[in-house]
Amino acid sequence: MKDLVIIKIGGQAISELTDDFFDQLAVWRTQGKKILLLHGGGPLITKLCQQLQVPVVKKDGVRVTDAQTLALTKLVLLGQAQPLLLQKLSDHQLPVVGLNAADNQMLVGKYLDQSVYGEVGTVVSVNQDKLLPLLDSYIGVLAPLAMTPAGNWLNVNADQAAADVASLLGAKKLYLMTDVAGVLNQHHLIPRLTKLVSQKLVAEKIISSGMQPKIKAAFAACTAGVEQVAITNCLQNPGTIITKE
Ligand SMILES: Nc1ncnc2c1ncn2[C@@H]1O[C@H](COP(=O)(O)OP(=O)(O)O)[C@@H](O)[C@H]1O
Ligand SMILES: CC(=O)N[C@@H](CCC(=O)OP(=O)(O)O)C(=O)O
Repeated sequence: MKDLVIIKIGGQAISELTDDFFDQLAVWRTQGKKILLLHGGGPLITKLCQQLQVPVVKKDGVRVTDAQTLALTKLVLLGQAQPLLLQKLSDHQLPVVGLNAADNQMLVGKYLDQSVYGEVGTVVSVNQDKLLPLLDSYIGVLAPLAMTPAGNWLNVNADQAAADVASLLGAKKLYLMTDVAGVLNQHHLIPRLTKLVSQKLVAEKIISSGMQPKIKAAFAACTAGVEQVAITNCLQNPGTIITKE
C-alpha cells in the first residue's frame, strides 16, 4: 500500500518527541498519506515491575513474560503509554484513534516460543477492514499486544509488532524511532546496514540489548517487501537505512 507510513515509537522516544515529529505527520496528512503509529513502553513496564518486585527477565532484548508480567504490561501499555502518546498528538491538533488487539480482532497473534518467552507472540493478521477506513480520517495508534484466536493476550515486542503489521499491510515506509540516531558503531552512525554486516556486529556485541529485536524486525520487514525501513530518532533524518544488499 504505497500511501501507508508506519512508525514505531519506542517507550523512551515517546517522551522525547519534538515539534518536528508532529509537523512531519501534519505534512504527510495533507499529502493524503495514511499514518499508523505503533508505540512501545518498555522502560515504563520495567519500572512498574521493579516497583512491585516482579522479576524483569529479557532474552535478546525480548521480555520473558509470565502471567503477572503480562498483566502489568497491559496496564502500562493501555493505561499509560498509549494515552500519553494520544494526548501529545491531540495537543498538536492531529486527529487520533487509539487501538488495541481487543478491538474486533485488530491484531491476531501466535506464540513466539512459549517454552522460552512465555506469553509473547508475533502478529499474524490485522483487521484491515476495520483499520484502513479509520486511517482515512485519523492517525491510528496501536499498542504492541496481540490476541490468539482463543482469546489469550500476547506481549509483542513493539519493533516486531511494527514490522509484522507493516509487512501484512504492505506499507511503503517503516520508521523505527528510538532514542539513538540509528545503529552506531563506536559512536559513529552506520548510514546503510545489510543483514550480513548486522550479523557480524551482533556477534561482536557492537549491536546488543534492545537494538537486536529492532534489527531483526527491520530485516524481516525489508525481506517482506517494505520499500523503506529506517532506524532513527527523527523523521527528518534518515538514520540507518536497512538494505537487502
Ligand atoms: N549498535 C548499537 N547502536 C545503537 N544503539 C544500540 C546498539 N546496541 C545496543 N543499543 C542500545 O539499543 C537501545 C535502543 O533499543 P531500546 O532501548 O529497546 O529502544 P526502544 O525502546 O526505542 O525500542 C539504545 O538506546 C542503545 O542503548
Ligand atoms: C515481548 C516484549 O519484549 N514486549 C515489549 C513491549 C513494549 C516494547 O517493545 O517497548 P519498547 O519499544 O519501548 O522497548 C516489552 O514488554 O517491553
